[in-house]
Amino acid sequence: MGVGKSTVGQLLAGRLGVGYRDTDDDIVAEQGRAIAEIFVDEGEAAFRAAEKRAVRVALAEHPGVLALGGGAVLDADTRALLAGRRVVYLSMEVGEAVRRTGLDVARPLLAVNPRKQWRELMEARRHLYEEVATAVVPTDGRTPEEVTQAVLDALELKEA
Ligand SMILES: Nc1ncnc2c1ncn2[C@@H]1O[C@H](COP(=O)(O)OP(=O)(O)OP(=O)(O)O)[C@@H](O)[C@H]1O
Ligand SMILES: O=C(O)C1=C[C@@H](O)[C@@H](O)[C@H](O)C1
Ligand SMILES: [Mg+2]
Repeated sequence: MGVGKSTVGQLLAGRLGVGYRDTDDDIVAEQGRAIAEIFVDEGEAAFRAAEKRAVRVALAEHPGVLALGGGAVLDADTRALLAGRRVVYLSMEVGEAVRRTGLDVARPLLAVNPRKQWRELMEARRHLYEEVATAVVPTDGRTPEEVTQAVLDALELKEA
């Protein structure tokens, strides 16, 4: 959350001459509500079901750069769908995470005690991010442009 998927994803898509899409945005557009509202109104399980569908659809129809929500990898079927694709795990340390996300209420899972919540989420998820990733790119101390270049290098992709 807040690692720079949208920022770097759009820069990367620009460098590659392809489109950028984000499954969080797809869910918001489909439901006509903010993610935090979906969590409050229907609970996390309902959000995860919508997210699972959104990822499946986007992977099937979008050929460019796709950003997944931070918790999408919790679903085993979603992880299976990522197999054989180029998947980048953008990583960061907790201090950077708190700086980047601040007290942004748009991230319901970090709404209370963000530093502790972030550590706990990462302890539960880091192995899943590493499992699906074909490249791990640290983002601490790097500008979005530097991260984008590191992704291109890690994936050995040529610009358009
Ligand atoms: N490499 C970077 N260095 C410093 N700040 C960054 C970097 N990348 C992104 N940011 C900033 O961090 C914040 C979060 O970035 P962004 O929205 O791209 O992350 P995200 O992973 O898409 O977040 P979300 O999980 O909410 O979708 C923004 O304010 C952005 O400008
Ligand atoms: O890490 C998570 O569980 C989340 C990350 C965001 O991208 C959103 O999908 C939502 O806020 C949940
Ligand atoms: Mg984003």
